[in-house]
Amino acid sequence: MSDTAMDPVVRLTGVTRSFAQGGVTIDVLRGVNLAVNPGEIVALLGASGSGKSTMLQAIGLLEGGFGGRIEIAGIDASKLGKDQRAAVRRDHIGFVYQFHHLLPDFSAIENVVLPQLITGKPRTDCETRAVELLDALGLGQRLDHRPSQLSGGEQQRVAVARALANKPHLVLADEPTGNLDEATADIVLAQFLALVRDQGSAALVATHNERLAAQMDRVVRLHDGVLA
Ligand SMILES: Nc1ncnc2c1ncn2[C@@H]1O[C@H](COP(=O)(O)OP(=O)(O)OP(=O)(O)O)[C@@H](O)[C@H]1O
Repeated sequence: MSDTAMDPVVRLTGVTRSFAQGGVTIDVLRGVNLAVNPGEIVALLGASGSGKSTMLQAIGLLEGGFGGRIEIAGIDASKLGKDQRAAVRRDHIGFVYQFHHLLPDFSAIENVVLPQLITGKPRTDCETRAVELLDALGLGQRLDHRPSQLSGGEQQRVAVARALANKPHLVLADEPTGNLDEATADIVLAQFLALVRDQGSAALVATHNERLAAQMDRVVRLHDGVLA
């Protein structure tokens, strides 16, 4: 599967994506090249509509329709079927979105335990890991709260814990603090980056915010369908 232990976590080669809408075709990605190394945290900047979310969807193997080559941890995703793509996602990738997408009927701790259970880990280990993460994010007193009983910043912290729960090689974050006020966004981003660095994951973080981007290891910019 993987050639060497030092394969990039993500390698995109000439990735394209077009959308046909109302008789008009928009070429959103026109040949994107990118390599993200293990443990590297990369900010993805670009104007609204430039294709940042589309690029994260490509890397997250969530949808088809992409041209070019997408490799995750040395695995060529274009050769994989739906179930195998899901397995790569489960084994390698964690996601954080602008809106938390937590399961509303489950508590904070349950939301962080569930993605771990899917990997077959014993429940007590999953719970220990969830408590450790939620504690580190300052939510040790909120373990049994459901999302509706948490503030926006707290909900987003639970989403961060959920994304990191399985210690993924790669975290994909799409405007992870985009719906938070500036002060809360700064705190949540700092906690997110510290945890990602601590566990040695790589991350690709889409943002509009140059100031937040400057805190990451490298900045890439999406413009006219290619990265600069
Ligand atoms: N399913 C779709 N069908 C048609 N067009 C789409 C679809 N998804 C995205 N697009 C178009 O692709 C372009 C890029 O969208 P995308 O959401 O990737 O941009 P973005 O950089 O993430 O924007 P923002 O920063 O505003 O979230 C937009 O012009 C959008 O209208």
